[in-house]
Amino acid sequence: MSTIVRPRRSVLFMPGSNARALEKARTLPADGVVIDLEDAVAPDAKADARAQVAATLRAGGFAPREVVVRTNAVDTPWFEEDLAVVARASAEGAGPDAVLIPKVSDAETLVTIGRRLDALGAAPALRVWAMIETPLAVLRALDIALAARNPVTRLAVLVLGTNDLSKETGARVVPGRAPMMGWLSHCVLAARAGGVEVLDAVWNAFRDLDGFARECAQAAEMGFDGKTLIHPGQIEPCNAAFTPPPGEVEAARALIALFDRPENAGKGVVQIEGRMVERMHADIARRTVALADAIAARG
Ligand SMILES: CC(C)(COP(=O)(O)OP(=O)(O)OC[C@H]1O[C@@H](n2cnc3c(N)ncnc32)[C@H](O)[C@@H]1OP(=O)(O)O)[C@@H](O)C(=O)NCCC(=O)NCCSC(=O)C[C@H](O)C(=O)O
Ligand SMILES: [Mg+2]
Repeated sequence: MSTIVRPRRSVLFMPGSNARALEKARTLPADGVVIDLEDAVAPDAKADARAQVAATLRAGGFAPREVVVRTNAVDTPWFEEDLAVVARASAEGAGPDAVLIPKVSDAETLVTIGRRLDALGAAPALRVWAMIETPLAVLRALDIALAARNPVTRLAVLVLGTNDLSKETGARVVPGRAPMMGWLSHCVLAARAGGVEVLDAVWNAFRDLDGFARECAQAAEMGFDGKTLIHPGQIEPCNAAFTPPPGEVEAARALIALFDRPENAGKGVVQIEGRMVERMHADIARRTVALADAIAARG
C-alpha cells in the first residue's frame, strides 16, 4: 500500500456548463473537484461547456484542490476534442491535475489514451483517472488497475460509478448497497494490487445527509481513499469520515516511536498495553500519520 501524500477524501463533481458551480468550487473545502463534460452536460451544450472548461482551467484559482476534468466516453463524438482541450491546457501549464475517463472497460484503452496524451504534448505530470462503471470494467478491474505499471497509461486513480452500474446490470442502488458490495470490494482489492487509489461512487439523495454519512463510513471501512460527491453540502461529512481521528493518529505516532526505539530495532513484534503489534502495524501507522500530516498541511 502506498504512503498517501495527497488527500482525496472528498472529490466534488460539477457540470462544466455551470459557471456558478465552477466559481463556487474555488472556495469549497473539497480535496478535489471534477469538472464534468459527460453526464452532467446535455448533448447540445457540450461545445459551449468545453470552451468554458478551457477558460476555467486557464483562469485557475483552485489550489490546493486537485483539479480533474471528466471527458465524454471514448466512443462518443466529443471525446477527441475533450481530450485535446485537457492536453492543451496541460501543455500550457494550466493544469488540470488529471483527466477522468468514463466507461473504461479494458486496459488497452488506457494505453491508447496515454499515447494520445503524449502525442498531444500533455505535461508529464498529468494523470489519468478511470471510471469503473461497466460490467466489463468490474470483471476486468485487476487488469485495468495493473495498467498503472505501464507508465504510458499515467493511471493514478479508479472511480466507481454505481449509477451506470445500476443501469447496466439492473442491480439497485439501495442504502447499505448489498447488491453491489462484492463489486465494490473487488475494485478496492484490484486498486491495491495495481498500486492506485480508489474513490467511492456518488450518493444521489444529496439532502439526506444521515444516509450519506452512513455510506461514507461504510466506504472508509471498506478501504476507499475517499468518495465522489455531487453537492457542496456533502463535503464536510465526507471529510470527517475519511480523516483519521486524533486518537488514532496519536496511537499511530506512539507505535512508530516504539519500533524506532534502539531496544526494539531487531524485533518483529512488540506489545502495547497487552496487544500484539507487528511491523506491518507500523506500516499502517505511517500511512495514517502521512495522511493526517497531509490534511493538516492543507489547512
Ligand atoms: C444536484 C444539483 C443539480 C443541485 O443543484 P442546486 O439545485 O443548485 O442545489 P442547491 O440550490 O442546494 O445549491 C446550493 C449552492 O451550491 C452550489 N452548488 C450546487 N451543486 C454544486 C456543485 N456540484 N459544485 C459546486 N457548487 C454547487 C449552487 O450553485 C448553489 O450556490 P449559491 O448560488 O451560492 O447558492 C447540483 O448539485 C449539481 O449539479 N451537482 C453535480 C451534478 C453532476 O456533476 N453530476 C455528474 C457526476 S455524478 C455521475 O456522473 C455518477 C457516475 O458517473 C455514475 O455512473 O454513478
Ligand atoms: Mg457514470
